[in-house]
Amino acid sequence: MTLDEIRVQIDAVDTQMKPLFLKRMECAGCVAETKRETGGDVFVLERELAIIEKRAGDVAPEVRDEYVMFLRHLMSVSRRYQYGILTEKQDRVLAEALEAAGLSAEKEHSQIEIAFACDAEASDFNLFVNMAKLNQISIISLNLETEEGRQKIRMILKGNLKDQKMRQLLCQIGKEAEGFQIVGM
Ligand SMILES: C=C(O[C@@H]1C=C(C(=O)O)C=C[C@H]1O)C(=O)O
Repeated sequence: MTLDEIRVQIDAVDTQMKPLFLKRMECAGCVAETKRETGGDVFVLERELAIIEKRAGDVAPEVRDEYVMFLRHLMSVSRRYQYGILTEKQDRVLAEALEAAGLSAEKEHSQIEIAFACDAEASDFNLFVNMAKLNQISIISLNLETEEGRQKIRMILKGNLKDQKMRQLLCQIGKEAEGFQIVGM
């Protein structure tokens, strides 16, 4: 097969996947509305691990890692979408972090310094870096120290707390990492 012919196949696959992806996001939106009613967490690790185990088990070893990564990213994007819908969760996470830091969202700022911790083995830190990129937020500086199996991270992000993408990113980190703090602005 020529490169062009293979690309025709890839285009056909993308055409088939698009409505399925949109349907999955629509379902995630319904899940978010249900969680709004019940107050449930957006991130349900056991459910995600069960999905990965169920789906990836029979995938050929040559592409299994790629498929697991695909699922993990798909689910983190689905969570991001849910945080975007649940604006009251964003407000709560950010208001609490600002209050703990003695800061006000009204303060003039163009960057935000945050701190949080992740389990080193699960390395969810990688997902947050990826999420910053997907939210079009630049990481200006980054410090990571690993101590007793935990990654302690400090980073300065370019942007403003009133920006929707920044709020979604910080809400996701705030809800999914440990000890999220806004250190300064
Ligand atoms: C969709 C849900 O929310 C999150 C996203 C998931 C997904 O995209 O499959 C699975 C579990 C949750 O972490 C859910 O709780 O079912």
